[in-house]
Amino acid sequence: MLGADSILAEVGPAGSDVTEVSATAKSFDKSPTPPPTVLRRPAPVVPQDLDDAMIISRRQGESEMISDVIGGSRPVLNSSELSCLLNDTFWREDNFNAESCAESLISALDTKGAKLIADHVKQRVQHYGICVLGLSGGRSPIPAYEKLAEDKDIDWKRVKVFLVDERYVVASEKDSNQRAIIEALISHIPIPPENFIRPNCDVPLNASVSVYNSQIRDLINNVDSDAWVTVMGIGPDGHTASLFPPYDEPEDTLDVIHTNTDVFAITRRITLSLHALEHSGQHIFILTDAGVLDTAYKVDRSPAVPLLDAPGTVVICMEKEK
Ligand SMILES: O=C(O)[C@H](O)[C@@H](O)[C@H](O)[C@H](O)COP(=O)(O)O
Repeated sequence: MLGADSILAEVGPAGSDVTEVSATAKSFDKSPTPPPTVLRRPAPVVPQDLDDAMIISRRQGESEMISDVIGGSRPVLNSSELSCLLNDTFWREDNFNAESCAESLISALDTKGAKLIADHVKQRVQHYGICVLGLSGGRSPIPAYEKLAEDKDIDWKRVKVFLVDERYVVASEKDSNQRAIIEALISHIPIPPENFIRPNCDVPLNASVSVYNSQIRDLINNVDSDAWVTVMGIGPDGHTASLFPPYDEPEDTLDVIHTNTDVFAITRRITLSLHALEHSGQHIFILTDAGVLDTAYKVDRSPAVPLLDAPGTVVICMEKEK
């Protein structure tokens, strides 16, 4: 059994925030472009409030309790992530509370995600007077958006928020990405309505794609890449945004396109194309299922890979460094 000291040595100082995950953030001075960043797996998550409970135990009973708790609150977590958690999760054998332990771990990830987004947005606003912030849907980033809404230091008048992709359902449906993002973030922040740019799914699909394409084109034409920050996710099949592998982008593709999937419930999607996503100078991936990283690199032509490999990309998820 490892002692608390050796565990701390392995994971960093007590009280540290979730360990910074990967790539170097792009600098804002105009120094030469840094070399392509090698994606590194994030180091273990060590929630601050568990620092005093770092006695390790790996009894099967506790594993199942954590699995139940995490599985209940965040169903995307899989067994690979769970085993990472168990390897890096510490508790007092006589006073173990699986629920608060799991919640702290998850909360640390969400806080880290929110802080990263907030820091990048503030930097852009400060340096460029504007930030274009792309937000993905899906489940993983939503709690980070909720925490982002609590940050009172962001000048939202200077931020243009757009949707990376949308499921083609009316905005009142539970599967709507814009509904989730409005509920988690937009309805809680002082952002002018015209600064929230998203597809209108109440009109025919082609019309929706066409209008959204013009809006995104307008942003691309008018706002420098360096002022863009885009939050991404990766699906269990290695897709990102609503670009599904194997993905080849035709050269003449527009900035916003319509895609189809037969893997997921909502089949019709509206999404930024890869080249439009590549316009963003900064990508932040928020993943609760670390296994999707492996999937993205293994599947044939995952559109996530060029963005993961882009200079400055940051990935946060609960996975130990290998
Ligand atoms: O509309 C969507 O579903 C997304 O924008 C999509 O690209 C998402 O980011 C991934 O599927 C990951 O989803 P989870 O966060 O739910 O794992």
